Amino acid sequence: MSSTPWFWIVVVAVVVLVAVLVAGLLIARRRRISLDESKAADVVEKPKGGGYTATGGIALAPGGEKTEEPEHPVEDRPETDGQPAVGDDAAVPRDSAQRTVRDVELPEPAEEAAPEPAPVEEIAPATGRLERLRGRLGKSRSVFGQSLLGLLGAGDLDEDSWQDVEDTLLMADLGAATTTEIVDRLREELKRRAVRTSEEARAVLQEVLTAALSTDAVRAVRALPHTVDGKKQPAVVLVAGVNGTGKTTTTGKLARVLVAQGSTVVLGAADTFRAAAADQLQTWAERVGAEVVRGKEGADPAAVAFDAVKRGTEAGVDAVLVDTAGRLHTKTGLMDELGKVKRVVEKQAKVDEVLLVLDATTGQNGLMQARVFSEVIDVTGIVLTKLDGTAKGGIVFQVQRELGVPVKLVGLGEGPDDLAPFEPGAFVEALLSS
Ligand SMILES: Nc1nc2c(ncn2[C@@H]2O[C@H](COP(=O)(O)OP(=O)(O)OP(=O)(O)O)[C@@H](O)[C@H]2O)c(=O)[nH]1
Repeated sequence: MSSTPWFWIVVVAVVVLVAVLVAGLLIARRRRISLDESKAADVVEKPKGGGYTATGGIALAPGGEKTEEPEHPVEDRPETDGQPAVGDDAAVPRDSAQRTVRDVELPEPAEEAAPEPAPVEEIAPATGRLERLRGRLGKSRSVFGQSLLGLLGAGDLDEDSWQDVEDTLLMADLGAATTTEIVDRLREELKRRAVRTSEEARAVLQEVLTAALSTDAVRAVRALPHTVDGKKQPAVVLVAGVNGTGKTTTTGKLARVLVAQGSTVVLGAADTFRAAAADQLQTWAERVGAEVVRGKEGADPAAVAFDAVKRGTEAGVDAVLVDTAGRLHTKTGLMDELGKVKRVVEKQAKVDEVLLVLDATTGQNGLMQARVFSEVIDVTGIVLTKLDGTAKGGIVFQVQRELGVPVKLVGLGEGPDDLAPFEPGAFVEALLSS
């Protein structure tokens, strides 16, 4: 029986050994990493929130401080070709520090080269211009030349025919008073001379119309210098009129005429109401080599006019032409402004000529404007523009008669030399030419 205890000791030892082996196997099995993803996915519960698991808190940085440039930016490493390299972020994280704006010195713009002075143009001679431009009166010519001559050349006229003559003259804008006067004279002369042929009728018509345009007033534009107290004083010419009638154009054209005749000219851009008017005048001046005095946009026109006359006097030029602002005559204040321009200019020099520019195409309206202008300022001469674009050339007769002021110049086109001196005989001749 002495072997029995050893038997039990061996049995217990075997049992303990087996138990330890089994326990070790179980623990080892639990710790093994599964490489089977599908099985693992089955086991891991899907996180809430679309699968995003935050790994840390929000990165914060102190505000208001300049962020330092990265020490080794990508662009410094040619081998990366600007592509993200190992250790770089593929994209800049949204919450990374932003670059601040840096002031960068820009190169000074290259100094603009001064514009080349425009070459001075050749100017067509002023003499004989009306004859040369007679074709421009085409529209008015058909009224006088064809309609009137057609009626008068037909021999003895009955009352209906005389009524037609009257209507034709009225439609050409001669106005009631001038029309009546002309028809009466025509009747008288045709009867007295016992006119039978169309040639004779033409001669009478020419005579009567020319007489209606004649005046004792001087038609010459006072634009030549004179002497005051032994000193040369330039002629001062103010050019006035409603916007768009052709004031600036006329001032430029007149400057050309004067320069062509050997005069020196300063132009005053006193139309400060419309900025482009000063530029326009400057262009005209450059074309003839004249000087322009201009103010800032919205400057006092009287001050600009004053400066222009001052400059002209100092420079000893022959004429100063001042292009004034052409606001609507209905605006009393603006018309007062024109009166002021004249008064201010006259503090240093007499105004020799006030030319009122009227647009022939506006007919009766132009006449109304003329009346208001002549109340504000002493108009000494009329410039009738755009006679090339109207059949109402008869406005010349009416304007002169109504205002008692001679038409001195006529505009017959937009060209630089399309300004002609007004001569009644040549004008009527042009109207009646076929
Ligand atoms: N057909 C024709 N057009 C003319 C004549 N005179 C001027 N014009 C045109 O009329 C327009 C107005 O002329 P401007 O000289 O600018 O008129 P303005 O009176 O100075 O006008 P503001 O500067 O606005 O006061 C321009 O297009 C000129 O070319 C003319 O005799 N015949």
